Amino acid sequence: MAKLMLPLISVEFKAIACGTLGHLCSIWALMCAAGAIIGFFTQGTGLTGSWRPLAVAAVVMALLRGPLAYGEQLLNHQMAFSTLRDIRTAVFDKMRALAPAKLQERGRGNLVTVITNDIELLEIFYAHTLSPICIAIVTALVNTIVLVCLNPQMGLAAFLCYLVIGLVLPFLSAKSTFRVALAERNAQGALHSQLLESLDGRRELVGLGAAAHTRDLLADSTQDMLDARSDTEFNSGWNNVFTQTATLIAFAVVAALGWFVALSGSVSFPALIVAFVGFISSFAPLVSVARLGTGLQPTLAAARRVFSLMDEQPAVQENAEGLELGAFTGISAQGLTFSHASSPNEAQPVISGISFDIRPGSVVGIQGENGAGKSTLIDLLMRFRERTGGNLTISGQPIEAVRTADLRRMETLVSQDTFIFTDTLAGNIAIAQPDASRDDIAQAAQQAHLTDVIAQLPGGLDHTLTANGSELSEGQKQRLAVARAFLSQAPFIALDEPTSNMDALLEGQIIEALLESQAGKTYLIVSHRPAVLSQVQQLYTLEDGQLTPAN
Ligand SMILES: Nc1ncnc2c1ncn2[C@@H]1O[C@H](COP(=O)(O)OP(=O)(O)OP(=O)(O)O)[C@@H](O)[C@H]1O
Repeated sequence: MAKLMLPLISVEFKAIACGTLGHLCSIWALMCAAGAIIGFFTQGTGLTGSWRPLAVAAVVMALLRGPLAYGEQLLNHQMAFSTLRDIRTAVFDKMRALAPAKLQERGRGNLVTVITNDIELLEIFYAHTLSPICIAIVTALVNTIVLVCLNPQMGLAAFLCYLVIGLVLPFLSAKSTFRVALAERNAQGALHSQLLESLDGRRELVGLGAAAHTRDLLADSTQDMLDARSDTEFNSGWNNVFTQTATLIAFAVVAALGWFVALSGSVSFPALIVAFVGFISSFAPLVSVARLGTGLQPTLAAARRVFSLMDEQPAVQENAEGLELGAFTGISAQGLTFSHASSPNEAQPVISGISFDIRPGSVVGIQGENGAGKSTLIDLLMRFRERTGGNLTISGQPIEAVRTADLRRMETLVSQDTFIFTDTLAGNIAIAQPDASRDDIAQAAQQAHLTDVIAQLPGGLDHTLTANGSELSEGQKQRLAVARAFLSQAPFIALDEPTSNMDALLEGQIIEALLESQAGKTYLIVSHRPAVLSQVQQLYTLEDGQLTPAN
């Protein structure tokens, strides 16, 4: 965490300087004021000959305290917000690299918690941790020196008080608070995941009569989260009690010691009062540090979750500097093997040493039972997953050696589940071709038989779709996905069950239109539907990890 502050270390130094001077000004202002009051009432018999210079110094330092505190806050927040901006960008980049394979494992609600609440909590570390600690150390040291000059025993006693309240207490409370804070962050992530899942699956839950049970489960998760939060608050409350009590005991010990020292005659009473005022007022920065013992723990727990996402290894390493791809000259696999690392049955790969060639301009079909590995094979060809064995080349180059951006330009996927973004119908079609002309978009929509959908939506192509296209039927969503494929300029298009939600007539028309507009493109179509598979030039069956020609 601290490493991320390095680029702004000069800003942090300025914040620490402002904060330290500000607190010293406030302590010294009070000491000068105490000296001035004593001087005024004793008329020169005491600490000082004249009270006026002390009063002036007290006013000047009190006035300086304001701008210095403002400067400290300004600089600390400048550093915190710049660092949080960089962390957010880094987290989004990481999520892009982890998508889609690794992100599925983490749960959407958990990720939402990481990129919203967890990152937000890091602000406490960057804005309210390092500088209060430095300020507390410097002010404590300066005060110790002042007290040692006055009387070594009092200086030593004050130093021990500073150590106990600023170091020992936060250290003792930190471990248990971190544990409960992490439990709270995890409970919150789990609750968000459950909430999003129950919203996404509301139709199934209501349809299956499981809504009441899900509500109970959500209530349990909410209770778990509230219990975890109350543990954190309980810890934080007790920490405050200990800190306040220890502070009062420290005041009493140093006051009693000072009294005995003054009685012994080695220190005058006015000097003792001024020193004691300085000692009491020096506790403000120290108490902030003592509170960090509990206050910082939720931040550290959030940081653990943010950085565990940052440390996650993507299923595939993006290749930014790899080989450039020229024309598409086909895809070739020899002994291609894949097994899921998380699968209990690693010895039985999903794809087991298969070999095939996809020639440019061909239409290849793959059939196979549920769970045979068809979508997994497409993931390997798209490089969403890394194969565990064999060779896979695109245009004669090993797929992992190719620049990822080039690969994405060359390959388009129409996946089994169509995601509809909050955008117009036209914008949703043009997702893979943002600079497509209006005519091209309208033509792609017509080829995908979306004419009736355009007529039905109030704004036609300009109608804004929301909530993952909730106003479209599953078949209409699939037609939109096929329109994206029509518009795509990529020479290789993989279609994973593109017509599974369409009626037979529409399915036939769409496959016909796809093949008619092929124009040299290469199609890999995964399907269970005989009407679709009868149209392909080369048909393979995927079974028990093996790919065999079926025609
Ligand atoms: N993340 C994962 N971890 C472990 N196993 C997985 C994972 N994802 C998929 N599998 C397993 O891999 C196998 C192949 O899944 P895949 O989705 O490729 O099948 P499919 O042929 O496309 O099925 P369908 O026709 O139902 O779409 C299945 O047995 C599935 O349970």
